[in-house]
Amino acid sequence: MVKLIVAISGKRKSGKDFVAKRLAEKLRQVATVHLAGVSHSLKQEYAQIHDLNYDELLTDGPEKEQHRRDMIEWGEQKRKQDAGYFCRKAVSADPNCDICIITDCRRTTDMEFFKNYCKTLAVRIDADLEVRKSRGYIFFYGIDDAESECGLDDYKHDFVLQNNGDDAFLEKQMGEIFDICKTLLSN
Ligand SMILES: Nc1ncnc2c1ncn2[C@@H]1O[C@H](COP(=O)(O)OP(=O)(O)O)[C@@H](O)[C@H]1O
Ligand SMILES: C[C@@](O)(CCOP(=O)(O)OP(=O)(O)O)CC(=O)O
Repeated sequence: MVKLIVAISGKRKSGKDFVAKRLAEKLRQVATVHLAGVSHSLKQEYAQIHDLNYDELLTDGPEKEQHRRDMIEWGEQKRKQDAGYFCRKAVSADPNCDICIITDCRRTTDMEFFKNYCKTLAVRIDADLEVRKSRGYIFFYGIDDAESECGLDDYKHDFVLQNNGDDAFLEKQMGEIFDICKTLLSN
């Protein structure tokens, strides 16, 4: 049974995947860690239905952006029937790990699901607009002003991490999260 979930949210190109991978490496010193995404099973099912390459949808390549709008819409339909559908699949992928890091929470229902499932640390990744732009971010109407990107803007996360490219500061903040996780695991 998963003992702790680290539920990460953040805007496009804030560095959610980058931070999640680094955090996983760090936490693997003290626990078994599984990296999962709410969008993984969504992309998998969507790819199957539309005969697309799932691995390609997982990358930062053009295919994800070409299909984003439609994937969001398809996902919304699924969530209307069952708000926890994709979250459940994400935590079930490796049910025996100590820590499950979820790389892409977007909606309050995602956070509610994880907080109800087990001990959860909600982490927000923040990066300045200019920094996100330098990483390839471009604003799209209907995506960047919609729930998929804004649903957790006002959510009270347990930890807010600044990811503007200062590596020493990033490591310091990772160290703080690492300590919090260790404490949560031992309680
Ligand atoms: N602290 C950082 N230092 C260097 N590169 C970073 C950092 N954070 C993010 N990046 C890079 O920025 C890009 C977007 O990061 P990513 O984690 O994919 O963002 P998101 O998952 O939030 O859309 C990737 O190419 C990633 O390697
Ligand atoms: C349809 C999505 O699940 C696609 C998410 O894909 P990623 O999590 O890879 O996206 P970014 O990190 O923002 O680039 C969004 C949703 O609203 O469910």
